[in-house]
Amino acid sequence: MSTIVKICGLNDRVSVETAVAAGADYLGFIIFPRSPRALSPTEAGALAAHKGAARSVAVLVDPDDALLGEVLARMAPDIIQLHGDESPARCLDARAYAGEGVWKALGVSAADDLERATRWRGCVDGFVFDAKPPADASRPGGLGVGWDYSLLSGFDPGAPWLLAGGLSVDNVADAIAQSGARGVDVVSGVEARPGVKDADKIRAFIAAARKPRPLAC
Ligand SMILES: O=C(O)c1ccccc1NCC(=O)[C@H](O)[C@H](O)COP(=O)(O)O
Repeated sequence: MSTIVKICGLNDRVSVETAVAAGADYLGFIIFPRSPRALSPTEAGALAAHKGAARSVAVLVDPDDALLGEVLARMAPDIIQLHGDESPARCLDARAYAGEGVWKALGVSAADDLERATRWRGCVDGFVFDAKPPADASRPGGLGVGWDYSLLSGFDPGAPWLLAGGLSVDNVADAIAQSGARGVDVVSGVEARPGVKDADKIRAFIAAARKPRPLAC
């Protein structure tokens, strides 16, 4: 089965069209002012209109109801990805604002962090397991930091999940092999510099994530 790929932090039309043409399954749009890829709900909606067969993901950090309502009105995302400190109950609330569901992003640096994920079981439609950001980070994601992906091997959080954090064309195949991920999510690894996507890197990343791997004995 083909690896599911989310290209995230898209903020210009050429990059959206490149990701769609290369076969990305999900396109992520960051609606968080402190990100170098930040968009307004209106800007995200204008880009998401070019999603083709892909699905749009609004990435939000502890949004209030007013912002969720604005995102629904201006963008109508297929998926809402919550990347802050949202509780399971808050994730359930957010489902009313997404066409297909809500994903919870969780930072992982040790096995305990994965056990925490069971709190969200039944309240979300998917997970994004990402690097745990340092306490003084200006944003909770899109930092290009890798982690011990093998912590995920054999782990079942009770919903589909994506692997994220420090992925690039150079390590995505190994990261999939170590973690058993069926899907991957990338921001920094497909950029020329923070906030500027690189079309060649987008294409190469998707190809590398989907390159056939030999069967394990
Ligand atoms: O990318 C950002 O700037 C960002 C800001 C605030 C919340 C989330 C953000 N990114 C979300 C993602 O899903 C990224 O794909 C994930 O953190 C991995 O990023 P990277 O290590 O740079 O590939």
